[in-house]
Amino acid sequence: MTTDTTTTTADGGRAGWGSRLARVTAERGRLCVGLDPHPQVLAGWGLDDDVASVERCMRSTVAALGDLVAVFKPQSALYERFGSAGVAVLERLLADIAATGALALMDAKRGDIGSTMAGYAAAYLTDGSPLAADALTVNPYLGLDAVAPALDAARASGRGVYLLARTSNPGSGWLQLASSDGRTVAQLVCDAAAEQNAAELAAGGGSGLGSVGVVVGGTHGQGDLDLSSFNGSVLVPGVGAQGATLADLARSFARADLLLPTSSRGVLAAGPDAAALRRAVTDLLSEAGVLGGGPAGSR
Ligand SMILES: O=C(O)c1cc(=O)[nH]c(=O)n1[C@@H]1O[C@H](COP(=O)(O)O)[C@@H](O)[C@H]1O
Repeated sequence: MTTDTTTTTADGGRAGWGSRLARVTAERGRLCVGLDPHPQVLAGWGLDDDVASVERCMRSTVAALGDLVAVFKPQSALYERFGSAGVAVLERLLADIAATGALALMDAKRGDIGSTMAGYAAAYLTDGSPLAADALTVNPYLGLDAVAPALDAARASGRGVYLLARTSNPGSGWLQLASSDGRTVAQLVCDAAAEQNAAELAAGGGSGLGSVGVVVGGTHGQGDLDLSSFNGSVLVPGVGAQGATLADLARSFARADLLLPTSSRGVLAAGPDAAALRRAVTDLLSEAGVLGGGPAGSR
């Protein structure tokens, strides 16, 4: 029997995030669906803004889409607003996602000094934690020493981290396009992620993508970012409700093969009808054919 190196390592451990992501996106297409239970989303489903409705809306979305979607991205804040009851929903949702074979990218945008970051890594990137996901969004603006515990925990357990580089909000350039040494802050983040990935891939003798991704908003596109030698996944929010289209991304990014586009409200607005949710996703997956890779074009 051969070992499937895309999901497990030779010693039976979990393969790295890059391999795991490559496998599921090759099977299902390169799309992430955000699980953001905003009050407006719940209202559109005819639901009240309470924790029982959050559970119903989000778990039925995963039930409807679990065999189609490569990655689900729950947005933590929208569960945390209901306190421990909301966090309990998030825990059950993570279990649902795992059961579908999709990957869970927790969008919590954590960032703190290293000793505290170790706590976040224990919460989100460690086997056995009730909130463990397959990857986590991380704010790198406290410095690389602060991010290190998350990177170490991710690499040790076949998980990923996504560093915020160029966020999709209109004002992100204030900090992220500031220059240092002739490179923008966003570029520094991408270059630091690339260095981490190069070291990881060299140590593992592997090719493909490393465990450290970056976030680049589709509302801005690639702009002046140089991703020509980037070796990680690029999460691209902003598709749908914030106005970006997959065709925009294909035009704007030279390395469309790295992109993991994500849409939350744009997909959820199709609910609660399961068939309509599936149509919204299959439409996006067909559009994702312009990015290449995966079975997207054939859907
Ligand atoms: O890290 C993210 O996911 C993220 C980064 C960013 O730059 N912009 C951004 O919109 N996001 C998240 O992506 C999701 C976008 O939601 P929609 O605009 O409804 O598709 C939200 O959960 C945001 O928090």
